Amino acid sequence: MLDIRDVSWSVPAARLLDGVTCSAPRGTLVGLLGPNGSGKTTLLRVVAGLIAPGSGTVTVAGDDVAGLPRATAARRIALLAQYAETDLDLTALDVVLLGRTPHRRSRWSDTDTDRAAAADALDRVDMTGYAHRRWQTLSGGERQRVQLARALAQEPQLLLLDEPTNHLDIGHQLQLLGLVRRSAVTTLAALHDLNLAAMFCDLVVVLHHGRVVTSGPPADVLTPALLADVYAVDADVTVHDGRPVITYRAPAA
Ligand SMILES: Nc1ncnc2c1ncn2[C@@H]1O[C@H](COP(=O)(O)OP(=O)(O)OP(=O)(O)O)[C@@H](O)[C@H]1O
Repeated sequence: MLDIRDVSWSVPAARLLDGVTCSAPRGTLVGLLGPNGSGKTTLLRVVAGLIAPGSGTVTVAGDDVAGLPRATAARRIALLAQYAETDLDLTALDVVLLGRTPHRRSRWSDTDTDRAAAADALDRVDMTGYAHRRWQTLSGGERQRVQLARALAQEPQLLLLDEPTNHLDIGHQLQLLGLVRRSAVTTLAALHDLNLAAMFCDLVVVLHHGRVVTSGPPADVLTPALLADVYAVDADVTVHDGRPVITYRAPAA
């Protein structure tokens, strides 16, 4: 469904993505892993069509993202950015309704379908009671859930999430990733918490210095050797319900 083929992207001083190839079959949740600065956000921005790859291709449902009209790309792909903010005086419901913009014929009026999709999305992230709260009064975790509702209300074919569990307590982290996994939407999610990735992802892709080091099912990828090589951490990995569970060891003083 999502196919990333040999994608590179550079700034004058550095190559930030270097021959990245990976894919997300329809309906899967794929975790994009890697240390700080490894290129996760840059890759999500390329896949979203916000920056054009220097070389290589990204296709979604067979169409090259770089060639899609902006309006079509906006309907098909939703990006939940790492720091999704707004200075506008909006309610939570207004923010979620922004997700409906690519579907609207008229720019100014919401249809019953738009309002139903927004209400459903708020319900799915457990934020129905906050619909009329001003954005600026929401906590970090509440904003994160409203932004996910905006992305869900967009009803995209492809959902891109940049560290979606940032700011969330453990209950809402589990709820959010469970919700994403149960949804039929193909999802590529940059994640730092490797145990959450192991629990919820169908596949993981590990980036390091802009390159794919390895990819596959979490149990195949998240080995002590990989954690030592890529994250420079010492860890034990056991298996619970067929999923790896990582226990980190404190670095020697
Ligand atoms: N426009 C740019 N010009 C120069 N360097 C950039 C630019 N954009 C990103 N970088 C650098 O590219 C590298 C990859 O950045 P990116 O944000 O993609 O990493 P990341 O894996 O998402 O990191 P994190 O886990 O810290 O969010 C970083 O070292 C970053 O400083």
